[in-house]
Amino acid sequence: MSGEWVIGIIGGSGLYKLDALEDQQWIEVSSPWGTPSDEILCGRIGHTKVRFLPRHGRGHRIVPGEVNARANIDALKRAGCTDILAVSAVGSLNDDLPPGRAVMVEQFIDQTKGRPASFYGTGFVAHVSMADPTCARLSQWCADAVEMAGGEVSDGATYMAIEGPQFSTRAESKLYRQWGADVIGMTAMPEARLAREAELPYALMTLVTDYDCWKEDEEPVSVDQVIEQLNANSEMARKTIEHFVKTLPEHRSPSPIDFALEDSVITAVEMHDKTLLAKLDAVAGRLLQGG
Ligand SMILES: CSC[C@H]1O[C@H](OP(=O)(O)O)[C@H](O)[C@@H]1O
Ligand SMILES: Nc1ncnc2[nH]cnc12
Repeated sequence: MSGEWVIGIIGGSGLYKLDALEDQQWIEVSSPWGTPSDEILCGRIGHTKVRFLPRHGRGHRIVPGEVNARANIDALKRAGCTDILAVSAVGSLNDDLPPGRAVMVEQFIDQTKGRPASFYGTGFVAHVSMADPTCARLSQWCADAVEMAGGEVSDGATYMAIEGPQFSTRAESKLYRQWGADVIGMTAMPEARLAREAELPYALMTLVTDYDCWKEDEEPVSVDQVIEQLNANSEMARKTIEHFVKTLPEHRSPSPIDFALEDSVITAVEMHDKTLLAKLDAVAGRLLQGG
């Protein structure tokens, strides 16, 4: 069984629109999980439908801890997305990952605090596997696209998610290196968890903008430094997205992540909470409609 791709792109710092989208239109998508970061820019690249959402909203209004990741993922699912490619600015915790490098994330360490991190709860308890939180095939195709765009790419990285909005202390930065993290940011969690709960394959392309503050011979990270590096990389990031979409296989073959909820729900059917079920109509739609 194969189908059509509908690619959701979540734009991070510095990526608030996507000029490459043809027939583009900002469309409001409402969600029972609250207000998404912005309207969704709907259009296509070649024959493929693309749905773009700026994570912090146009004009970068929203602080990392207040990004409504549940509403964002739910809205992208309602907009028909089959897969998500997220883009993020990150600090490097690894000498081998200099500013300017694109880094594909494979694993996460999550130190965010108090952000709603699940669609499920009392009355519909689900435990999805997060052992392999990113989609290997999307990550590989995106890495190939970075090279087509003339960029340098590394893969297999571990992303350290911090609460922010402050950058880390030097002691924290050094500790995260000892934990084996390669890059650091404030936004990809719980976004990646929620994408998995919504049965949406998720890949994360990060762009290194700084060395955080662990490196003795570098100035500690600042917003100016992040913006300057993002400006230097923005053309490569935009071209990467275009190549990524244009070089997807013509037909989408199913991914195991499309069925992430299978065998994950533990609540007895007669105990299901009707109010919660109504809010899950998009993210758990396949399961609830017996698909
Ligand atoms: C502007 S520096 C800190 C800011 O940049 C990253 O955002 P995103 O992941 O959306 O590109 C980082 O996580 C912080 O939110
Ligand atoms: N050093 C850093 N820490 C957290 N988020 C970031 N985004 C870009 N650089 C960062």
